[in-house]
Amino acid sequence: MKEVLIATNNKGKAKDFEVLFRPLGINVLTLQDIEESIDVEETGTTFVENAVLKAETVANLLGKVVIADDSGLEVDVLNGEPGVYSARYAGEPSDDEENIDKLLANLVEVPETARQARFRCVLAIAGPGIGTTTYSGSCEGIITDQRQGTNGFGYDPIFYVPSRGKTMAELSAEEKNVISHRGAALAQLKKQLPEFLTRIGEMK
Ligand SMILES: O=P(O)(O)OP(=O)(O)OP(=O)(O)OC[C@H]1O[C@@H](n2cnc3c(O)ncnc32)[C@H](O)[C@@H]1O
Ligand SMILES: [Mg+2]
Repeated sequence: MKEVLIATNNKGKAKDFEVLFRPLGINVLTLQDIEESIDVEETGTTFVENAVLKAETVANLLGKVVIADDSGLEVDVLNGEPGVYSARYAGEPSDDEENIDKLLANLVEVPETARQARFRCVLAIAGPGIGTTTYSGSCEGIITDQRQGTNGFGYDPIFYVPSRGKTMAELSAEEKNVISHRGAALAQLKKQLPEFLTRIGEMK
């Protein structure tokens, strides 16, 4: 079976990728599955910069093709915050529950009509002989005033998707991937996948 290494330490993302790659017959590994302990410092100020940084650092360290994901939530009334700082919004180490509490507190006076937001995802694929390419996707939604649902990760319980009448955390992993920022970015990457698959196949 083919395998692809996703340069992430986030288990929630890993699950999204497993569901996305399963139909292609590709097994997903993450940084948690390898012997080396790798944690790339995210010094970029954009999703593209951080995705490229993570992909190229890990590809260079391991000498193989990897895919990295940098993603986050932009809330319009907060001028796009937390954005690239979504994972560490309430400080480090990252804590999903504290991040949600901080966001809800910052939006406490904001009416439903002004709570528009979007998830963004940039995927970077990098490795020997293929250079680096990025793909992006987004997903529009509204920030709720309380948690609903237990699926997914991160801000999913407070991200309401109008077209589904549910929060991301009330959707199954399969349903989420059809509409998500990550699914949209991966759909772009998949168009070039035949080219990469030969390389990914060499990873075993
Ligand atoms: O850098 P890696 O190791 O991949 O893991 P991370 O969690 O630090 O990932 P990012 O730096 O890309 O930060 C993204 C944060 O944005 C949020 N996020 C991204 N995608 C999400 C999704 O599909 N659902 C909910 N929250 C999401 C979540 O809080 C993530 O921690
Ligand atoms: Mg990170």
